[in-house]
Amino acid sequence: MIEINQLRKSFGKLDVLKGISTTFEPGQVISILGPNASGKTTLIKSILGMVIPDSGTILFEGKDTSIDPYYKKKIGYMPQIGRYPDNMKIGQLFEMMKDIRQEKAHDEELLHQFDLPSMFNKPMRTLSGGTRQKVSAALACLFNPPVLILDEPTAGLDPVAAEILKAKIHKEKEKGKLILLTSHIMSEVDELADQILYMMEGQIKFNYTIADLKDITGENKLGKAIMEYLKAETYVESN
Ligand SMILES: Nc1ncnc2c1ncn2[C@@H]1O[C@H](COP(=O)(O)OP(=O)(O)OP(=O)(O)O)[C@@H](O)[C@H]1O
Repeated sequence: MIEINQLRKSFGKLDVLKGISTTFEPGQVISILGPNASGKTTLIKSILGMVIPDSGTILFEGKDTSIDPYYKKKIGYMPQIGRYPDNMKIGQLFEMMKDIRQEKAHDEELLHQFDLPSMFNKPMRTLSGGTRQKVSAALACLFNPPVLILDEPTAGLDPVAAEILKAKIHKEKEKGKLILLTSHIMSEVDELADQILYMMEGQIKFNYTIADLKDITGENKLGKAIMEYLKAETYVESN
């Protein structure tokens, strides 16, 4: 569904993506993990067309994304921190999105589960961080896109809202959507994802299913399994 070939990106002298190649298929939930500054957001933003790579290609359903930008309609993106016009009310924001897309909303489930219509008159600048996250999540799902990209989706959400969003992610996966997510909460990754793409210094360090990773390392906890795998790799590299 998404095919990335030899993607490279530098900011000045800093090589942030050093030749990333991978594919993502429908029905997969892939968690992009790695240390701070390893290039995760730059990879996600490249897929979204928000960062222009120096070289390499990204194909969406076989088409080069640099030539055909319409693929963006098929991706719902929930950023880590949603930035919206300060004085716009929640209701106006949803209306604006429908106007821009010239489309009706196809999926208002989260909108209602998060009780957002009761807050439609609130300006964005007055919202708490968690409510902003709820707006971002509801917007990402609004047009029922086949791909969801979720950057730290539950960060800042209260426990009930976090469970609602996790249930939604499960449901969308079952429908056959491709879901890419980042999270620093390993239990959450374990619960939601079936595959880990682990980045380090702009390269893919490993790309395994969680089941395989646990199998290889003999560790049942995902955080420990990742640590054990990286330790073993370092040992092999230094010997
Ligand atoms: N627009 C930019 N201009 C200059 N440098 C940038 C830009 N965007 C990212 N970088 C640098 O690229 C490197 C990778 O950043 P990126 O945000 O992709 O990392 P990340 O893996 O998402 O990190 P984190 O886990 O901290 O969110 C960092 O050193 C960052 O400072």
